[in-house]
Amino acid sequence: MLSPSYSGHERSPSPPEARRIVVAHRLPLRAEPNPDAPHGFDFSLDPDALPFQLSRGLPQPVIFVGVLPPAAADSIPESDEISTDLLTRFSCHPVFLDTKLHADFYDGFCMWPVLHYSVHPYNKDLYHVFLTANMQFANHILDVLNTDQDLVFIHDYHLWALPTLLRRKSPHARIGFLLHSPFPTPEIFHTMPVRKDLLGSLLNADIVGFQSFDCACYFLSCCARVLGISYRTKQGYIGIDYNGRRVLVNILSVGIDIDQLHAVLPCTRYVSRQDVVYSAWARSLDQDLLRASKDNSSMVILKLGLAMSFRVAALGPNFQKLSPEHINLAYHQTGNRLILLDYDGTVIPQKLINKAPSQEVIRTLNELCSDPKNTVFLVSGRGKDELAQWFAPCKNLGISAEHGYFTRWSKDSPWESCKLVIDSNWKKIAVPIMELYTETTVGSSIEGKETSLVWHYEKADRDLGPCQAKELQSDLQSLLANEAVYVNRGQKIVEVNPEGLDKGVAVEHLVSAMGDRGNFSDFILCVGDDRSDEDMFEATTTGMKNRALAETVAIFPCTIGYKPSLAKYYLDEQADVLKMLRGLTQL
Ligand SMILES: O=P(O)(O)OC[C@H]1O[C@H](O[C@H]2O[C@H](CO)[C@@H](O)[C@H](O)[C@H]2O)[C@H](O)[C@@H](O)[C@@H]1O
Repeated sequence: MLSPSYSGHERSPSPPEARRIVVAHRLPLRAEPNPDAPHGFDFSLDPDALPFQLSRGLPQPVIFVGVLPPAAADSIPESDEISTDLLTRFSCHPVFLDTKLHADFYDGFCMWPVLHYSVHPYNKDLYHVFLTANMQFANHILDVLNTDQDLVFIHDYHLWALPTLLRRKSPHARIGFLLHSPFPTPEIFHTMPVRKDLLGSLLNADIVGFQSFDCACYFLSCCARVLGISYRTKQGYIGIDYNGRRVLVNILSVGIDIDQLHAVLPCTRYVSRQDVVYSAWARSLDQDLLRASKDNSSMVILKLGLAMSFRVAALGPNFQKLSPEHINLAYHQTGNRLILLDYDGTVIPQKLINKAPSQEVIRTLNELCSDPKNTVFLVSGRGKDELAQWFAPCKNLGISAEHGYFTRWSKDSPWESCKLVIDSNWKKIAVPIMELYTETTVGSSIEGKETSLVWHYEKADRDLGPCQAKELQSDLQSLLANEAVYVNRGQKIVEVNPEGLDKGVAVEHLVSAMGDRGNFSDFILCVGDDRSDEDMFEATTTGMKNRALAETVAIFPCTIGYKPSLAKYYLDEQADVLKMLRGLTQL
């Protein structure tokens, strides 16, 4: 059970102007020795420095954080005077590192080799030096970080640990991390003993940018293999749902500054124009970070883990236990109700050996369906035939099977299939790899549904099953990267589903079909327990494109357990679901 330790409501009434804080190893400054100058150097802005170039499209004010140019860094001691001077004149906030610490940090625990496929033995002491230096950067950023409104852009692998170190102190900070080096294959990344902490740090950012699609894919594979987390693509964005926060993964190739190239080359006839220039790059990154951090920063934050394993879980600001009084009142005040129920883990316990519904479940659902004011649907990932057989005694129950691909409004109505054109060619890639894992994992099996493929490991060895599942998930994600499918981890399953088919789309379809019949719901209860149900919660709260609902509608998206979720409500355990449903039908 998680316990809240930070509230997301503590916001100033009129937030000050958001600033952009650009953090890189070195400040974009030039330093010319001059014994007569106040600190022994004449400083000027270095327009060629990458952090400066990459901030050119950002809205002002921009503040740079980093160490001084080499000669100045070695001879100017830390003082308020120099910090204030550089901040005032150049918007640069210097980080002062002890010379030895600086050298050990920069050349010691250097991620450059591993990022370029050269594996070096891990040195624990140098890792601590790396963390100490990153911590000093974090402290300097916190000196200038005004509010949760400020956007922090962290450049490159020297500062890899910064997202975790910053988030520990400032849980709502808006953080973008940009890797300008390649990200290696999972096999190479796996050689780093601190791989979990390093991945976790990137996931503590709101947006992680890579130079190429390949690098992003390797990162996503590592997330699956090391942490067991999947990604989804939606509206052109790749998102990872991590402990209730959404982390965007971007491909942000830095282009060539064509104007600068024209200026230095006599003839640029043969140079084709790169896709992005720096200013456009920065503008697009800024927009993406604003978008990515918008939802995350309004969440109630729960702090989890210590030191570099620190991470935050996020709960919606209004996440609350669903009280019987609250839902009963809304239920009895409304006359056109839509009740959407997931099956496994919601209507029946996850751990049952026999997954068929009990008599009590059938009775409760029949009781709900007997009220003409109710439209009751099971929304499940299971196949239609199994559900139809189990729920044969429920004449008026609607069933949405295979994540909404098949819909049946009652026992006597025909199955309708959704209009999505499904290309199943990806199965030719996915089946052999699933078969390989089935051969090497005793007790595992493959389930082929009309639209999707599922690898089950419920009956496999308790420890081996989850490890194999992570590996399989990662392999499937890599191999199917160019197919219109997504890979999900569910309860003891790894499932591949076609893009555009999820329980959120299923719910939208039901609501709009009811609207077409002039049936506008004024009450929606939607209960589920796992990842696939989050799409339903999202659709009922924010995502409904076709809001064919009554003008005033009481919406109750409800998950099971106190955990990060897009649902607004939770019930403590599965057994509470039937109790709550029975309570609704009792006057
Ligand atoms: O959407 P749901 O109603 O939660 O259904 C999700 C999956 O249910 C089934 O898998 C579950 O039951 C299996 C035994 O029947 C068990 O081995 C597995 O661990 C459970 O997750 C179904 O087989 C899947 O296709 C559904 O996606």
